[in-house]
Amino acid sequence: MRVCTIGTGYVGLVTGACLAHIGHDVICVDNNPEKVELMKSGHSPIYEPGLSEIMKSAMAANRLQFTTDLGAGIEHGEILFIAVGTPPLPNGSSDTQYVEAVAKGIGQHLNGEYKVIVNKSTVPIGSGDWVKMLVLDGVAERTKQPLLVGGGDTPPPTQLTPQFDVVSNPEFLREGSAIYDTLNPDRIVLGSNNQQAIDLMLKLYSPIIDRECAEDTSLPPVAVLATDLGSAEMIKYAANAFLATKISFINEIANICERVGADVTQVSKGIGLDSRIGNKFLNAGIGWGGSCFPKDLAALIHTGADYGYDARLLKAAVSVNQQQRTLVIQKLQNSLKILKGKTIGLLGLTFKPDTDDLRDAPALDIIHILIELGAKVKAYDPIISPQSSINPHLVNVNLVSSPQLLATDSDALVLMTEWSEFQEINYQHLAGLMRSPIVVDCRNFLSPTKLAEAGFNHIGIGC
Ligand SMILES: NC(=O)C1=CN([C@@H]2O[C@H](COP(=O)(O)OP(=O)(O)OC[C@H]3O[C@@H](n4cnc5c(N)ncnc54)[C@H](O)[C@@H]3O)[C@@H](O)[C@H]2O)C=CC1
Ligand SMILES: O=C(O)[C@H]1O[C@H](OP(=O)(O)OP(=O)(O)OC[C@H]2O[C@@H](n3ccc(=O)[nH]c3=O)[C@H](O)[C@@H]2O)[C@H](O)[C@@H](O)[C@@H]1O
Repeated sequence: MRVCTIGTGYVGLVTGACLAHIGHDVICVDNNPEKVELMKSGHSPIYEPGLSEIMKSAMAANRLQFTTDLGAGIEHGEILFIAVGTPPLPNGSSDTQYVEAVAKGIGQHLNGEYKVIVNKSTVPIGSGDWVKMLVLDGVAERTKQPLLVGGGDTPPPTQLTPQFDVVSNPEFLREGSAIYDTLNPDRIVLGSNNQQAIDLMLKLYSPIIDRECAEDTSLPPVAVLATDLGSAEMIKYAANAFLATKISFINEIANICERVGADVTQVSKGIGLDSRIGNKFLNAGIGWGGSCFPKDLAALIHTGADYGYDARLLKAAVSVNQQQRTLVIQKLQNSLKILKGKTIGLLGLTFKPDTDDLRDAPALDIIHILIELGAKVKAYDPIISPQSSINPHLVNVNLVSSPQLLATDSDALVLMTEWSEFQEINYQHLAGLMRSPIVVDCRNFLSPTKLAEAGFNHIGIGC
């Protein structure tokens, strides 16, 4: 099928590349010309394991192209994905200006062919109908003519009538495993009031639904939920809110564990064995970050307030998370007392491993607080190179190129991100380089026994 994805970030580029990988003919559109030039040369602008490889093979097969020309993308696609960002506004609501620009742009370029417009971006409930309205506004701006509204249920169109339907198809991929998640999803959610649009989406995803591209092809087909637009939009927010609340829950338990002398890693294991609870998203630590959980919870709380509802549980999940981020400062103060003049080395900066994404990474908050308290901050991250100090959050950070350089003359290390290579470090050597061999392990990632043997004072979370 002919597909156009608009926005080539973590979602749009991965979606476009994966759809090309399973045999579709894809054009990816982005309004950032540097990004587009980079992708045209076969390079991914983001670090996502496996992405460059599938981009290159799909490009070699002539199934994946990149352009800044929205009109060309819309002309090409029978299915048009909107995958632009929806960052938070200061009041917590979602900034939908990029979706708005794209929806109007689509309207300005629609031809007579029936198109399915897919909201892949995470958008406030009600956005499906809003996008439809904006597309029609775009058409009206172009034609300056009164419109007949097209669509699967409507009477046969005249040649100039825009023919389209809007589908909400929320994205559940995780950064760091985005390719795997896209090709092997737990479920596909399709929100629309039009069967023709749903059928086209089912055809688009059929190789994924039928597990043709899964490593284990004997698995049952992927679950598909076809539902109304608003419920599909709410499923996205509810899923992220549930996962974030689950993490805040275990962090709250961790904080009680510390006080009573229990070990939260054992408690997680013990409760996770109950199949009603499950063992995932029960790792206590520094709390959740990244480009989605914080903004999506804020947006859902804001939506509740818009409709006169005080989302107390969600607010509590956010509040536990905010407090969790500062725990590490208390732990450092307990060990080092005054932080002014001390050098703290951060192992990892990104909000999780296997990504280069720094958006709302807990490390950025910690850097800010440490610098306010007069400490010097050094950092080593496998994917963030020392040249990245142009990132405004990192201007006062001494980015180094190895864990050894990080440890040298540091008063304490703080493990912020659980990059697997951090388990391979020779900690005995590191201990010898430090002023005081202390490590605050914000992910309970390192073996306390191994670290103690290496001469470290290992401080975990909730144990
Ligand atoms: N990052 C993630 O893991 C996930 C993100 N989402 C949602 O997907 C959406 C996109 O997120 P990301 O991919 O992380 O965003 P991103 O910020 O990485 O990428 C957005 C892209 O859209 C482009 N863009 C902006 N305006 C444009 C326009 N008018 N025309 C063409 N391109 C335009 C930007 O240049 C950028 O390349 C958001 O709503 C997010 O909440 C959903 C699931 C996972
Ligand atoms: O909407 C989105 O953008 C995506 O948000 C999350 O994916 P992502 O943010 O990439 O990463 P996660 O693996 O969910 O981790 C989020 C945060 O929670 C933290 N986390 C995760 C799991 C855990 O047990 N403990 C914990 O602290 C991570 O360190 C990270 O900071 C969801 O898992 C995806 O399903 C969703 O599509």
